[in-house]
Amino acid sequence: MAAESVQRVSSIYLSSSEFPGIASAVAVGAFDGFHVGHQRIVQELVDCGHKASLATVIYTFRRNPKLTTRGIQGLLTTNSERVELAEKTGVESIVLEDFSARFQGLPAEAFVSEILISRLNAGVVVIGRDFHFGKGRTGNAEMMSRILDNAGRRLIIVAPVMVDGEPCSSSIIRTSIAEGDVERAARLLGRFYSIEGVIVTGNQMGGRLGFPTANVEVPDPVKLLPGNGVYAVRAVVDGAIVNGVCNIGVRPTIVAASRRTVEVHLLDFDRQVYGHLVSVQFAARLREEVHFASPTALVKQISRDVLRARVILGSVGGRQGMTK
Ligand SMILES: Cc1cc2nc3c(=O)[nH]c(=O)nc-3n(C[C@H](O)[C@H](O)[C@H](O)COP(=O)(O)O)c2cc1C
Ligand SMILES: Nc1ncnc2c1ncn2[C@@H]1O[C@H](COP(=O)(O)OP(=O)(O)O)[C@@H](O)[C@H]1O
Repeated sequence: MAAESVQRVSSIYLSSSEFPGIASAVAVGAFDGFHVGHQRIVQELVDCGHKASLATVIYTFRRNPKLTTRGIQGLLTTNSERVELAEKTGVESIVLEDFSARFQGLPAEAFVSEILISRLNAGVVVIGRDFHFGKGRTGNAEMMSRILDNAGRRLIIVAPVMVDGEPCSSSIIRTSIAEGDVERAARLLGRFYSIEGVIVTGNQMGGRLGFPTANVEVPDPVKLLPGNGVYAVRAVVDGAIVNGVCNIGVRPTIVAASRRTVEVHLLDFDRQVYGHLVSVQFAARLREEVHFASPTALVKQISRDVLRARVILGSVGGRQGMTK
């Protein structure tokens, strides 16, 4: 998205009932990941909102519906990440509706007439072709189009964006992340997958091994972590962008524990950063986490990981949109 279109979301509404009822153009969806397909929908929203002088609104849920109804293991984006990504598109408002039991019982027709037409005063609605909504997910694009038409409103249906020969979808990205395929995830997201957390103390072994690691505690329990393994990463710490290598796993060589940790060794860096916020962007998977026969063997392998990461991160350095 062009830098000149960047502006702040002026309003965040925690319920559609808070929306002031001005004439609007609304994009509806769960938008987990804010992937290239979502970005196309929101681009369409911004374009038609501007042309028709309508307030542009992203309508989504505070908690991804699939988390409640379909037992998925985690989400690609937290609420604040989705707001931050929405901000970059030039959209004016975002509604983060509570996906409450009452809301889940709302029939599809009522969702269109009560929420989109009455509360949001939508003159135009934008959705992806496969969007389903309402109680039991019985509502589809055709039904929404009919109801909006009857009320003198318009529906724009955006065709799926194809990546690697298949329609981009949040569930494919969630599977890729869980399997550690961060390169595929990046192609579908249009940016590196990232996590954010606070740097906490570990068991003080890293420094002694010659590779101090910033142990990252991710506060949101629903945020998906890439599968166990070693990754080339780009970190943002104290406003600086630093290359690094990251291990996610249980560190079988060092500790007999099953708790997963995320730790990053930052390249060419030697500052104390306990308690600081760090964002970690996953550029490439280097290998699986392994149980080494000795700490010396582990250290040798980490040295090789660092060399590979330098090559990989050197070559992605100029790729716009991949650095934040
Ligand atoms: C790039 C990298 C790769 C790693 N790979 C492994 C691994 O394959 N197996 C393993 O047991 N630990 C691995 N570790 C974790 C180290 O065991 C860990 O950094 C060390 O125990 C220090 O932990 P501390 O920060 O809690 O002191 C890796 C760490 C890094 C930074
Ligand atoms: N290159 C570096 N990469 C990561 N952390 C570093 C680096 N240099 C210094 N540090 C600091 O050292 C700490 C990690 O040291 P380490 O011995 O691994 O202890 P811990 O077990 O507490 O993580 C980090 O949290 C950070 O504050």
